[in-house]
Amino acid sequence: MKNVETKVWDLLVVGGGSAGIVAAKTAVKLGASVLLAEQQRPGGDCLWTGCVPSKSLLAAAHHRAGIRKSAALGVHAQGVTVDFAAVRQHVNTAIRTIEPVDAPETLQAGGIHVVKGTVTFIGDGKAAIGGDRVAYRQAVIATGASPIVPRIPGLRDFLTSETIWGLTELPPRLLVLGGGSVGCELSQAFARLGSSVTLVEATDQILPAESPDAAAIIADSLRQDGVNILTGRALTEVTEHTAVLADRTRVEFDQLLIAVGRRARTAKLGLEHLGVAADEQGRIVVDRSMRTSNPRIWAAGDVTPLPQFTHTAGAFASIAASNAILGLRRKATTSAIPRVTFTAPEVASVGHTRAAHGTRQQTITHDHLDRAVTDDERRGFSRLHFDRKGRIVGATVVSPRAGETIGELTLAIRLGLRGRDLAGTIHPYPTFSDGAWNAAIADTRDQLDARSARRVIRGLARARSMWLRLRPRRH
Ligand SMILES: Cc1cc2nc3c(=O)[nH]c(=O)nc-3n(C[C@H](O)[C@H](O)[C@H](O)COP(=O)(O)OP(=O)(O)OC[C@H]3O[C@@H](n4cnc5c(N)ncnc54)[C@H](O)[C@@H]3O)c2cc1C
Ligand SMILES: NC(=O)c1ccc[n+]([C@@H]2O[C@H](COP(=O)([O-])OP(=O)(O)OC[C@H]3O[C@@H](n4cnc5c(N)ncnc54)[C@H](O)[C@@H]3O)[C@@H](O)[C@H]2O)c1
Repeated sequence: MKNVETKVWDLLVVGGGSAGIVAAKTAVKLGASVLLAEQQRPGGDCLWTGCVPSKSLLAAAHHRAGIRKSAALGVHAQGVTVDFAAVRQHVNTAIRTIEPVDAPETLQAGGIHVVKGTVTFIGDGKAAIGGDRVAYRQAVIATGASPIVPRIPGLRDFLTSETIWGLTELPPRLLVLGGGSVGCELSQAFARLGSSVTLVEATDQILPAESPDAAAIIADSLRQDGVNILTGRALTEVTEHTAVLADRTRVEFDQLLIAVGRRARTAKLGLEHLGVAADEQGRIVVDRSMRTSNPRIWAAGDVTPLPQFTHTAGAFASIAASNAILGLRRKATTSAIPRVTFTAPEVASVGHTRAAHGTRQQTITHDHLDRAVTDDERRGFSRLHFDRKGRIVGATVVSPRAGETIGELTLAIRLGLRGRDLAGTIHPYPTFSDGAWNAAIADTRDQLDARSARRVIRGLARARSMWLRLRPRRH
């Protein structure tokens, strides 16, 4: 650690997850000396316990469900079994395949100085990493977030998204608390692999951030997989293998997964030595340039109040690092942040997705979308929201691989494209992205119809008034 202690680093990056790695890479490319400190292993939640393992598990689960469903398409498979050890092997292989990109040696080879240790700020420009002291000119805080564990009497043995990957056997009965992205994705994955799953959600719908009709399709799909969904319920007590809900429903389980959101990791960072403000939930407050209340300290990723995704962590970390090193005030765009829940079907949204004054929407249900028909995947829809000027301001797509469609709609929103721009762009046939294209075409036609109707009405009114003026009066 000696060379770490003797120099003043241009940028100290705290945390080696999606945000920290991108911040460090960006700053090094701009010629800065960068020290990246990670307390565990670079890669963060996304690689080790989040996106990569969950999507790998879902891939296995979707294959199993596909085989079950294939009989409806005339393909019969017999003797289908799930080898959970082999499923875990697949999950680990995916992690190990991606891991080298984030490995310390790779980052070091890219010019980033990587150290293992927990950072605590001890003063402005000074931090402790384990027993060592480092000096820095600026810092990016990218320490992420950890699962929230609610206070429930008797709650002792439970899993979170951080520990569930250690399961060596498929739990016969899995109780999942929380129906957000983690709860829905993992409920479906385990149900499809063979667990009997109960999902308890406190609000009246699963995926409360999504529109009710989108959430209802996902709820139906989960139910078809055998998930018992209990909404609007609170968990009041847990005994060894029984959960008691507020309405006295009792749910027996072998494993309990807590998935009720995530809390920023700021508790022992020493923010008080920096004058960095955090909100009431402990998240570091940043302005749109990702600067904290201390002008030499920046933050990005799950530790901030911005949406908790890998793509936002990386994009905003890049803004933080380039602003820090170049003295710029590049601003993050938050109006077009896509999100995808990778259930089957997927639900993908971006921008303003609630009906609002001055906006209109156009929905194409997939029951007659040709690709949905050929694939027998007709439960879904594509919805676009438009502002008064016809610009696309929001979208929701529910379909297989909806996450692939949402990219172009995100671009449309970011560039301020109108429905007619999308309508005039030829899309390949037959695809699920035809749904959004057809929604744009339908809206363009409606607008034309409305405009032609207005023109006809105005013409009729003008003709009538002219006729009245010219016509001799009869007395
Ligand atoms: C089950 C699950 C599935 C998910 N799926 C998706 C998905 O499909 N798509 C998507 O976009 N997002 C997904 N997410 C969210 C995504 O994983 C996070 O938004 C993303 O990892 C946040 O990156 P980050 O760099 O902010 O934080 P992290 O990845 O949490 O990285 C923070 C790092 O900082 C380190 N650290 C913390 N404190 C200190 C300290 N004091 N000193 C040194 N190091 C420290 C931690 O060890 C950690 O490695 C998922 C999350 C979960 C839980
Ligand atoms: N596909 C993805 O991009 C993906 C997947 C997983 C996670 N993530 C990210 O990780 C973050 C955390 O995910 P999450 O699902 O843990 O959180 P979340 O905030 O998305 O959902 C938590 C859910 O738990 C419910 N809840 C809260 N307290 C409860 C209680 N006591 N009992 C029952 N239900 C309760 C909430 O109403 C909510 O529906 C998300 O914000 C998301 O950004 C993203």
